[in-house]
Amino acid sequence: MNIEIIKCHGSNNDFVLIDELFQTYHFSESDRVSIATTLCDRDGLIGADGILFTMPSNHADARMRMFNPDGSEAEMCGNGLRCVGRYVCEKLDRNEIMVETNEADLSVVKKGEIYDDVPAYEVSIEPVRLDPQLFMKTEKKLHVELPIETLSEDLTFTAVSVPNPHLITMVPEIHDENLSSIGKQANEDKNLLPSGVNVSFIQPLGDQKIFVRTYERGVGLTNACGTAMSASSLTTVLLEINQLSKEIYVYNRGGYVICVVEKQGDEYVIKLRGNATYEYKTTLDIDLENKTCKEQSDRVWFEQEKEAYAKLQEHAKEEINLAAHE
Ligand SMILES: N[C@@H](CCC[C@H](N)C(=O)O)C(=O)O
Repeated sequence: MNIEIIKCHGSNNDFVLIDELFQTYHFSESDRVSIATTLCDRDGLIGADGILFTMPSNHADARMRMFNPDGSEAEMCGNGLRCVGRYVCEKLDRNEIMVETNEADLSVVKKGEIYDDVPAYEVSIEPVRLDPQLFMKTEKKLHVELPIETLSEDLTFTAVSVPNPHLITMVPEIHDENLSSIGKQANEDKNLLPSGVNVSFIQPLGDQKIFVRTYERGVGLTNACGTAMSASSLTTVLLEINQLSKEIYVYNRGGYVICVVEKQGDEYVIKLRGNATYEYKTTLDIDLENKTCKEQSDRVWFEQEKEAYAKLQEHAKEEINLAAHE
């Protein structure tokens, strides 16, 4: 089966975008799972944190389905939605579209640049829910900065659904081994978290600035996770570390994004703004039965985008260092 792909990223959370909207592929559900496990494999030809299937919708401009490297499907993907949003905006020659996701139709708006020559896309993160029972076995109606003894003796966690499940923890300093071990344990404990969970550590960096590192369900440690950075921003607002309706700069291993947490009546809505950068495009011949693939054409690289993004990353590193020494 020959498939055209675009390798893209949001904050270096990298994806394979496959167009089922303007192309005529006929994938079965098991094909999508095999495509995800084959193409995301870091020891294989491509390697990625997930697959973005860009599909037709019967009421929105497009539909996004996101599959993790282990073949599981996520309810949402914030960094991925910016990439799908960019792709569809460019195809339709529009600056604003609606994308159907598994639980909501979400807006994507092209909004200036997040850094020199790096166009920004802003996506809505909804529905936002603070009911921990949506994904955790608990009697509690709210789980904000409370312990989960089976995961850690000393840390406290906040449970947020956006609408994929997140556990968020504030720490003075991030240690990957600790995050990884809690992330693994949380995803193995099906009695507590039947559908798994994304686990994030937040390190505060000062006024309206945080650093977030995430152990993603179905992946492991990634450079960044858009829904996790949105849930983390909300957590800092709930804990009165950052302010509502004001930009929060969220730094990560792959760059940074800007989040704004708004309250509309009793509901929270989060806006997530960041890059949607293309790395290259190519055509693959995929053998789904044997889970192998071959490249059918030369890669077409988006060199200028790569160079502009490298400068954003340098800038992010300087900002993190500055904040650490303030
Ligand atoms: N990296 C994504 C989230 C991808 C899904 C996640 N691993 C899950 O299973 O919930 C993002 O940018 O939000």
